[in-house]
Formats: sequence, structure tokens, C-alpha cells
Amino acid sequence: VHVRKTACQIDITCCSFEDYKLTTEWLLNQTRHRPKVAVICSSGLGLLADAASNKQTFRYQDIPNFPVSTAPGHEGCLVFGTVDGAACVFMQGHFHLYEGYSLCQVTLPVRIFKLMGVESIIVTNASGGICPDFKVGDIMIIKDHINLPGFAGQHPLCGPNDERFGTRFPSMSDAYSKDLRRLVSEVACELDYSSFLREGVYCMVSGPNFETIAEARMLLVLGCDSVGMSTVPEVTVAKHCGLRVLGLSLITNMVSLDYSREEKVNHDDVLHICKTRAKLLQKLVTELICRLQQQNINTN
Ligand SMILES: O=P(O)(O)O[C@@H]1C[C@H](O)[C@@H](CO)O1
Ligand code: HPA
Repeated sequence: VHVRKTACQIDITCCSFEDYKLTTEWLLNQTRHRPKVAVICSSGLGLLADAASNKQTFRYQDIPNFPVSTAPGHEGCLVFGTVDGAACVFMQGHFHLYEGYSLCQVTLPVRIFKLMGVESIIVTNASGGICPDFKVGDIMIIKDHINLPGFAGQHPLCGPNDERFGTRFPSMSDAYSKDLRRLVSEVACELDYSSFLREGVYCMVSGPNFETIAEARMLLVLGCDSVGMSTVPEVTVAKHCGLRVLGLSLITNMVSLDYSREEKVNHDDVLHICKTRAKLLQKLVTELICRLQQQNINTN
């Protein structure tokens, strides 16, 4: 038995193995799907789940221990289904530090996916372009990330380490699977996406404000190609527990690096660009899952 909840009613700051197990078992009892691939759909990209067949949908508020989405553009549904015969689970919306959640709550679904038998995770996000060569609407394959909140101690693996998930000091030098990056590049080329396909370094900031110009200039100097407010905690936890990770970032705006630029970014514009590019991303993710199903790649 569990209680429906809203964001402000949730006060868990850390989850025990039993919490993860309880949610996992609840889901395994509710669905016949046994996903091997999980997809995290970010702001405005919930449509990625629409390509799945035999769908079974759960609202986050009905899943024990699950946080609820409070950010606009996040449906707050967990969708199980099949893509070309491959069982998948899609998160329509995810959780952010700026919503007031602990990083343990933000990353809770990732560990549940692991316990359910997921092997690969595709994370998507919207981000602001910093690399001057980027354009709005580009899709960036995430090659690497910078965990700025992590530098300041906001890190999902701080606290007691549970060896059942992974080692105390995980390596992050290969956080994003080379094989998956290569495969998604191939698929993107076949789909004729080359003119707007990029690869680069994503930097996470906590938000919720967009960057100042001085901050944006600092990020450029640090080697960041784009900046956003999510993904890194989920990827860190996914890598810790041995999941294969692919990250795709949609460039929804160019970050101001210049004091003379009048244009200001806002979340509605971010959502608008997500909406206009969602179909393209859906095709890419769907085709990638089909190829994964065919190839059943097992190496990292
Ligand atoms: O869900 P994501 O992280 O992609 O959402 C983006 C980044 C911020 O959360 C928000 C800013 O518009 O949208
Ligand atoms: O410019 C941005 N900055 C931070 N997060 C974002 N998410 C979309 N665009 C941005």
C-alpha cells in the first residue's frame, strides 16, 4: 500500500536497498515487460515513447517511492513497451536538483532499471550551445561531461557505498559507451542527419537560472560544448552500477557569450525547440534500439 504524493510531501533524502527492491518488485508485478533498454526523455521529449508498441503506462505518483515531475514539459509517466520486438522502458520526464529533490531521488529510477534487468540506458536532454560552431536544433552525442555540482559536493554517490550496485570509487573516464556512440553516429548518417549531428562535452549546472554571461564564458574556457541542468547524476549512477550509457543532447538555444546580445533564453523556447525536433530524435532513438536488438552488442 502506498500513498499518492506531491513533490513537497516527499522527504526521503537517501534510499535503502530495500526501497529500490520494493519499487522494482512492485513494477515487475505490474508489467510483463522485461526491458533491456531504458530511455530517459527530458523536457519536451516525452514523445520518444510514442514509437513503442504494446505500451503499459504508470504515472509516477502511483509508483511507490517514485518522485513526481514538477518541471513544465515533463509528463511524469513510466512507459513500458516494445520497439522492433525489444522490450524498453521510457521515462517521460525526469527529476532535477532545482526541483528540490536529493540526488538520490533524482537517480532512483536508474537503480530500479538496473534491478529490473536493464543493460543499456539512453539519456536525453535539452541544453544550451556553448561551442560557437553549434546551431539551435543540433543533436549532440555526449562524449563526456563535467559534473559542476559534483565538484561542490552535490554528488549522487556521496554517502555510504552499496557494493551491490558498484564500487566505492568508480572510473568515469569511459562514462559514455564508445560502441553506442559509434552506432548512433552510423544510424544518424543513414538517416541523413549529418548536417546537424555533433559530438561534445555536456556540463551540468544545478539551475534553475540560466547562466550569466561570465559563467558562460567560463564554461567555454573549461571545454564545455553545451550546458544543461540534468543527466550527469543519472549517468554517474548508471555507470556506477554497470549500465551502458548513451547521451543525446538537443541544442535548444545558444548561450549568450557576449554582453551586446539582447536575446534571452527562456524555458518556453526550450520546450518549443524540443517539440519541433522531437520527431527527429524519436526516429534516431527508435532506429538505434532496432539496431541494438539486431546486433545485441555486448562490449563496452
Ligand atoms: O530535462 P532537461 O534537463 O533536458 O531540461 C532542460 C534543462 C532544464 O531543466 C530546463 C531549462 O529550460 O530544460
Ligand atoms: O542555456 C541553457 N542553460 C542551462 N540549461 C539549459 N537547458 C536548455 N538550455 C539551457
